Amino acid sequence: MNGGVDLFEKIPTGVEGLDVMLKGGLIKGRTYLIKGGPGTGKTILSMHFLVEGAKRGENVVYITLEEPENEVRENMETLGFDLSNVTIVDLSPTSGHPIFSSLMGFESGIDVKTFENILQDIIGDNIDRVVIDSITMLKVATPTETEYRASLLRLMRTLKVKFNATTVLISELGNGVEDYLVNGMIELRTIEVKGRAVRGIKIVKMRGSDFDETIRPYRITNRGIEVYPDLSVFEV
Ligand SMILES: Nc1ncnc2c1ncn2[C@@H]1O[C@H](COP(=O)(O)OP(=O)(O)OP(=O)(O)O)[C@@H](O)[C@H]1O
Repeated sequence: MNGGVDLFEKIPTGVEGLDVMLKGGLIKGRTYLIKGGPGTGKTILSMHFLVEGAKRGENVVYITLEEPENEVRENMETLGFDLSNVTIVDLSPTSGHPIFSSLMGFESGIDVKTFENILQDIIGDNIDRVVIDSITMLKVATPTETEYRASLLRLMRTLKVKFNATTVLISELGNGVEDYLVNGMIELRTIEVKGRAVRGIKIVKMRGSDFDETIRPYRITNRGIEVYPDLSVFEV
């Protein structure tokens, strides 16, 4: 198409090759989904996004609903991530936080009010980047899909309107209503190419922006995720 212009401010993800695929990064203030199988690097990718923000002096928050904070820190620090300016909010089952029992009581689905209060208490009004790892935890605790959809929309709205945050939600593979609600979606997969397992990253959708639609190979090294935007999965 001719004459297309980028109308929105984009922010880098912290993974250079992915930013090439995204034609500059993610649109600021929107909500994105990172989806993938076990061990595909969802947490690592989201941590690149936060550490990049922290380097730029932004307020960044990682909310864990599954792994306890100390494990997240240990795993990420072995990859050389500096988490000193990343706020980690531990809402994992072992944290003893009341939101967890409410969720597991199948009472309220995503408790947006509690989320808001937690974020407000810790950071104030100014949050630039947020990761919620993972929404699968919230989804299974919500009794109906209608409630889940409404709660997720409320949560996204709060994060956007109240905090003007760029949000990354993490989820397991599989289709879900969140696919349709988010502004963009990135999938991490292990694919078989000529009998070999190759890691592939795919941008499934990205509202308001052009993007590379090809599945590109990526690696997880001891420095985190590296995406190869000029290669195809057949070339690695
Ligand atoms: N130093 C390293 N070198 C190479 N690969 C590594 C290294 N550290 C971690 N990994 C890879 O990263 C994976 C874990 O990444 P991460 O925790 O981000 O995955 P995830 O998709 O969030 O997983 P889960 O679904 O289990 O939460 C490991 O399974 C391993 O394959």
